[in-house]
Amino acid sequence: MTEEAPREQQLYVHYHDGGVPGRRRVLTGKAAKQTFTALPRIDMRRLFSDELEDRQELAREVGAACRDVGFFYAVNHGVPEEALGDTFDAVRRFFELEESVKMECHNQKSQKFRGYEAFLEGKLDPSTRGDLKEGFLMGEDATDPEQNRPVTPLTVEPRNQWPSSPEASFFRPAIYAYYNHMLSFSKRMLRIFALALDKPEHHFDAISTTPMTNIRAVHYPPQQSDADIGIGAHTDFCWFTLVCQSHTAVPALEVLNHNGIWVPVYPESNSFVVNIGDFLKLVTGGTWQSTVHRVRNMGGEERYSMPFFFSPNEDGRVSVLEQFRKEGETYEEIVVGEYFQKRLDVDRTTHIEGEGDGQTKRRAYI
Ligand SMILES: O=C(O)CCC(=O)C(=O)O
Ligand SMILES: [Fe+2]
Repeated sequence: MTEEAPREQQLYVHYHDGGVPGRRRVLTGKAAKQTFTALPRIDMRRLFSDELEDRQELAREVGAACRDVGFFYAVNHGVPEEALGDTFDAVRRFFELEESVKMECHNQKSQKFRGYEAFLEGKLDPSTRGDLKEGFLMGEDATDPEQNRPVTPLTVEPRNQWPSSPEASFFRPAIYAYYNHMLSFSKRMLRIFALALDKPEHHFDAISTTPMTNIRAVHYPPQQSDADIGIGAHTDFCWFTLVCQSHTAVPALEVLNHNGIWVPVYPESNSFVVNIGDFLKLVTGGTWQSTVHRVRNMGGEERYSMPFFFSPNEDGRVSVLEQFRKEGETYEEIVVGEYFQKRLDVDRTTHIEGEGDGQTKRRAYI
């Protein structure tokens, strides 16, 4: 009996879900449930087919993956391999710039948390010294002419922060080239999700006309210690995320299955990792998984990734779809932008509100 407490603690995996701490019991032996031990791999060629039947067949595979895993590999996605390679090159070059150049656009100067995040500033897992990563976040911004978005009272203020040094001038066009590819892929993908939910293909289009979108370019240096974490365990707050990851021999991205076991996501060149975010979980009443994931970069190589987060319109309202409602229950509508800002605020406050001295952090992480 006296041993119970410490043992119990070891038997749970802790994470951030919907911005609040959660935990999952580790189940082994007879207690273990039937759950995934690898990610499904889905051929996306049918996304571009003119035949509805092909798209429906794809939707059935996608729907099963969303229900059982919440993650899958998308192969043959149609985005040219060189375009992805060029973006990785630009991202690598950006992170190699002097700290002072990157700090010009430090995210603590931004209401929407856009721009550069230095090493150890993120801290999703409070038991660590902070995320062993540096990142750059951009997103929807009607004042960036590249986006061609309508300026409304809600969107009149600039949101993105770009580095201003001439040495970094290659970065913005490279990120926008990638952004455009990912945005058009995502709009098609959303229709497949609608089909997978037995809705007409265009069901979600009306609340995704001016979607909230983010790219987070991330650099994870190799970890020296198992006590560190690249990004702490969390779920994503979006419709869905597309992750392009650089090739490392040892997988770094890990996905939590129902038994509380971390399943490695092996890098596969020219594929996206697709994962369900909170809004698709919400509209399906939790039938689809917004699966917990984290990054540990233990293989001794530098790692880069470029998640693209695709969300509904900021003023869109989402609620549980009719077919997932239970009789007698009441269901609220949530305003997408409000939920999003709440999650962002949690991220902001879990970031070390330091003096913004990236130099010290960089020295400190080694
Ligand atoms: O780097 C990755 O593979 C995933 C990053 C991630 O989970 C995130 O930025 O939300
Ligand atoms: Fe994530």
